[in-house]
Amino acid sequence: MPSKKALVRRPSPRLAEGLVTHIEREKVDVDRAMEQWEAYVEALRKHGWETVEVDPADDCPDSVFVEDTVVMFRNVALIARPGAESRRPETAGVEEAVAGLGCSVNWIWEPGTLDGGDVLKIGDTVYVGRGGRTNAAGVQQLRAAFEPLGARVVAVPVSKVLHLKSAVTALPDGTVIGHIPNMDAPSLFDRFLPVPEESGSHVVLLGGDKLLMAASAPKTAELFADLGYQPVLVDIGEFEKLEGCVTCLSVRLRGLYS
Ligand SMILES: NC(=O)NCCC[C@H](N)C(=O)O
Repeated sequence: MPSKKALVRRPSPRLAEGLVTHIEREKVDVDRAMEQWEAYVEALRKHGWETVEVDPADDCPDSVFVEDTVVMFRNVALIARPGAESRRPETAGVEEAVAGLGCSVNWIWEPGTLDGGDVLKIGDTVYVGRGGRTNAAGVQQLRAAFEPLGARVVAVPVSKVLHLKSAVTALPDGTVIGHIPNMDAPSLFDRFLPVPEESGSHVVLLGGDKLLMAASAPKTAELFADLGYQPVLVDIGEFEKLEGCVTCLSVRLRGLYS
C-alpha cells in the first residue's frame, strides 16, 4: 500500500529572522508560530498522515519550510539546492531523513539552484517555476533527474511571487488554481480556476475531497466547498508573514510503499 507519510520540521527559535522578499517585514511571534505549527501537524495526522519529523535545524531561520529542500517523484528524492544561500545548510538533515525512509536520493548541483516550492506535480506532469530561487541550470537538472522516470517537465516563468507554488497549486482533479495577479502565464495550464484570495491558491491534498488550506482564504474555501470539496482550515498567520503557505510546511511522500 502506498505510504501516507509526510515530512515536517519543527520551527527554529530563530524563525523571526526568516527571509522576506516580496512583502513588507512584520514581527513574527515565535511562540504563536509554534502553536500554529503543532496545529498544522495535528491536522495532517487527523487526516491519516504519519508525520516524520526531520531533525530540527535551529540555526536556519527558514528550516520549517521543509518543502523547499526536497522534491519527490515516485521513490526518488531530489535534494534541492536552495536559491538563498542562507537556506543551503537545511538540506543535510532532509537528505538523512529521506534516505532513512528508503528513498533513492539524487541532487541538484552547482551551478543549479532549485527550491522545492517551485515544483508542482500533477500526475506525471512536473511544472517547475523559473524565478528568483530556481535558475535555468536547476530546471535542466530537474528534467535530467525526472524525465527518465516518466515525468513531463514544464518550465513556467515566475516573477511576481517567491515560488511557483506561491502562485498556483492544484485540486485533486488536476485543475490548477491561482490568484491571477500573482501569475506570469496562466495560459500555460490546461485547466485553470482563478481564486479570489492570494492564499486561496494553496492547497495540500489530504486525500479524498479534503483540502488543507490557510484560514486567511475564507472566500476561496467557500468556493471549493461549493464545488464539493471539504476545506480543512488552519491558521498559519505567523508563517505567512515570512511568505510561507500551507504547502511549504510539509512534504508528502506518496511514492513509497510500506
Ligand atoms: N515553498 C514556500 O513557499 N516556501 C516559503 C519559504 C519562505 C522563506 N521565508 C523564504 O524566503 O525562503
